[in-house]
Amino acid sequence: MSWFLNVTRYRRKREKLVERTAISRLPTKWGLFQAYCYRSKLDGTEHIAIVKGDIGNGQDVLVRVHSECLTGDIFGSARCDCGNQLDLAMQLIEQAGRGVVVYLRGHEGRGIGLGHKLRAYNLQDQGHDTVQANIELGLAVDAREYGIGAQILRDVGVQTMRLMTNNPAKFTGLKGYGLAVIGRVPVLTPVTEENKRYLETKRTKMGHIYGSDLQGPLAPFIKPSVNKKESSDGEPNPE
Ligand SMILES: Nc1nc2c(ncn2[C@@H]2O[C@H](COP(=O)(O)OP(=O)(O)OP(=O)(O)O)[C@@H](O)[C@H]2O)c(=O)[nH]1
Ligand SMILES: [Zn+2]
Repeated sequence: MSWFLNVTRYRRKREKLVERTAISRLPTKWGLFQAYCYRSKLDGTEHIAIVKGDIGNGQDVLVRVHSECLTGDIFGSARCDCGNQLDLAMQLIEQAGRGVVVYLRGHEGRGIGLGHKLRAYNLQDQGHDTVQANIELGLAVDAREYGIGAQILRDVGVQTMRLMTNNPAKFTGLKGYGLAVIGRVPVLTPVTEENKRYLETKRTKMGHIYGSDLQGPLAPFIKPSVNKKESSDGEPNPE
């Protein structure tokens, strides 16, 4: 790892690298939230935290740390599950009456950026999976880091959280910033012809968890009874 990356990692752990620049009321289609804007002192990127309710003592907060996916979150791309996951997170937090979504910009394409992600899509259309495509392009499979996200969570008052994710790497990424992950809430959204290979690759090659009772690839997903509404029902499912 280069000297620069080592120094950056050191600073992320020890210095406050985000500044809160604005807060506003944000009525949404799910309900009323507060929007907190943060600016990274490392590179000037603006991130947003969407906060529901009173975070209070910061214990046991429902949290989603969402990686930017312009194609999925904004344009409804069916190649991935990002847009549906963001919707589900907002819906679950609204139902809980308390929680935070941190939306990390600069995470586009798992950190490789939009142009590279679209190039990777072309390779996927030629038969590569999402991991092979990044490697073929000479890029990291996953270049994201979560220190900025962790600092934002601390700033809005979170101390312990139930993290909405299927990706265990996020647990590790958020450690060491005075935060504790005390449970995981799965974020399962519908499987379609367009996204099933992508989801399967995340499970088999990237260690993402899609339920504990897998009988075969994506088995819990393809049951007709599992849809976005049902997967959000009931109590969160900490592990
Ligand atoms: N390089 C690359 N990035 C992708 C692709 N599809 C989606 N992404 C990006 O992947 C990021 C989301 O990461 P995922 O691995 O899908 O999920 P995750 O955030 O790690 O895990 P969850 O918390 O369970 O959603 C977003 O930044 C997307 O832009 C792809 O085919 N190639
Ligand atoms: Zn996506």
